[in-house]
Amino acid sequence: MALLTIRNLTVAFDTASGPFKAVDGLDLHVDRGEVLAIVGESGSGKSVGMLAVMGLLPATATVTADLIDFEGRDLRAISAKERRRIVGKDIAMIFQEPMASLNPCFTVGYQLTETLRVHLGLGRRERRDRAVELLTQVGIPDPAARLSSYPHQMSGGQCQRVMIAMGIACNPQLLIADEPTTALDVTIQKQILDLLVGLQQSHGMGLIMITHDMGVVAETAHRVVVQYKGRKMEEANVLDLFEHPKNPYTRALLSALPENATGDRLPTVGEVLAREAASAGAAL
Ligand SMILES: Nc1ncnc2c1ncn2[C@@H]1O[C@H](COP(=O)(O)OP(=O)(O)OP(=O)(O)O)[C@@H](O)[C@H]1O
Repeated sequence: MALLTIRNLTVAFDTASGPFKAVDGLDLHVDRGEVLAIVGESGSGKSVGMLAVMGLLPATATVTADLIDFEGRDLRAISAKERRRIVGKDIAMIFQEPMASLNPCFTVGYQLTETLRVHLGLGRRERRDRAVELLTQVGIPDPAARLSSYPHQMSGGQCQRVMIAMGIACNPQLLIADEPTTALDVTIQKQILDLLVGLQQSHGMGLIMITHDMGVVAETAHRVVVQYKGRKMEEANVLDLFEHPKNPYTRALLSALPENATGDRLPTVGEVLAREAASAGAAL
């Protein structure tokens, strides 16, 4: 059985100009030990879909679904209190901007040990030991000393490592990483991706990697869902997707990769889609 199964998920926001559907009838599943990439350009509803699963959307969002099943429990049917027990513990999420996701007013150690206190009820000594162990696992040098650092005293890459440590603190079954490397320097991006995939393998977690970057998909994913304007355009294992993309939008995303550039400028996804539509029209 899949770890997470979503059927017909729709998220609509109340806006001044009327309801806006950010996610429209999304189906997906992820298994234990699997890396699923959700790829699509900015605004395609990747984050909103996963925030709906986590129950973290504002009150202006209306979420409907036929099923949101996590390990045999339908998240739609459980109380807010039960959901809070699952979210942050069994399902954890890490975000794009580590500096903005960490609280600047508290030390790294406090933020890590709070997660352990709230979700696992560990005592003071155990929390500290576990926090040092977690910082070691994510490759922070001198972890015991780092517990008393504030986020602004660390680099962006180190803050993202701390966020990852917080994400895996309670040994989640499923980790959702929302553009985890977008805000980082290119040289650090690869290290963070390797760290995430290494932890996913050693913990046997399911990992959902949200990204707009086909390079990240190629580096990390087993299976891929391509999303556009809130809808799933295509779903395939990663090799099939790169070798035989079926949907024009997927082909457009792949054409925008640097290695597929034909001129001195990369085509935009919109330009590739327009070219495809024109040549389809010419063939009729
Ligand atoms: N609270 C909100 N109220 C109204 N619209 C929202 C809200 N949150 C997100 N949206 C809209 O929903 C759409 C999907 O946003 P989402 O953040 O899921 O996109 P995304 O594919 O993850 O892209 P990005 O990587 O840029 O975040 C966007 O058009 C966004 O403006």
